[in-house]
Amino acid sequence: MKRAAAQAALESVAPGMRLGLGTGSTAAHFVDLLGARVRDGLDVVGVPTSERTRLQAEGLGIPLSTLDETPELDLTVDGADEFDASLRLIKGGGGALLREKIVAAASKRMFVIADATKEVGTLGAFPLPVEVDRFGARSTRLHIERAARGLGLIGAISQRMSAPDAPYLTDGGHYIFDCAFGAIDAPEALAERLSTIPGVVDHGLFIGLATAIFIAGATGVRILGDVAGGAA
Ligand SMILES: O=C(CO)[C@H](O)[C@H](O)COP(=O)(O)O
Repeated sequence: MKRAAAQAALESVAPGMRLGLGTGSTAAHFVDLLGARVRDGLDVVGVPTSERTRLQAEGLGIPLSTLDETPELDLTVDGADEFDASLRLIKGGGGALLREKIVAAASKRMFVIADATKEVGTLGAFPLPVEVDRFGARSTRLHIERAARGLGLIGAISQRMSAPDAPYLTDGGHYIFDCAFGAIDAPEALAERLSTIPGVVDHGLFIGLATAIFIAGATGVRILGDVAGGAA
């Protein structure tokens, strides 16, 4: 199903496009399919959202760039951990949320590709990843707790680990706290509060970024949002 969603999104890719390349198992299908099109002569340039994706795309011979060289992109295609009917997302399960958000924000359009299990009525069943600077991380965590409590959100905040004694580090060298707040009734308010905390580098709430979501289910691929929206 992930591949079906990726295939459907690929149909909007045209020669000459500057593409943001997402991270995760669903995005990896898109990169893989794009690689095959590039092998057949499609001329595009990709900006990867993680070192993992960069290595994959490089291996497939997809021409790559950076946001410093190519600061404006036509389309980003990425996965998500959760999405709702308003095209709001939780991302960061794969640890790439900061670069994913920067790349999505640099793009005219953002397509999310997902299987139907990622669709929720209310965001928050998936613990919200929050990327924090290593300096003062315990203190930052207290601020996150307080900010969430102010919105009635109480839940376990756990530091993501790579191994029992090794904290997970993002490509940018930051920690991730996974915040199991449960249902987030006011994602905009939470996003705003988290963004004002010194030490929070970014959070996994993507609001107002996705323009279309390709949802693969047993009966085919359904599209939420507007595939052409923002293309001009
Ligand atoms: O946000 C992400 C990485 O930071 C991924 O897009 C998200 O975790 C979905 O991954 P998958 O397609 O493997 O389910």
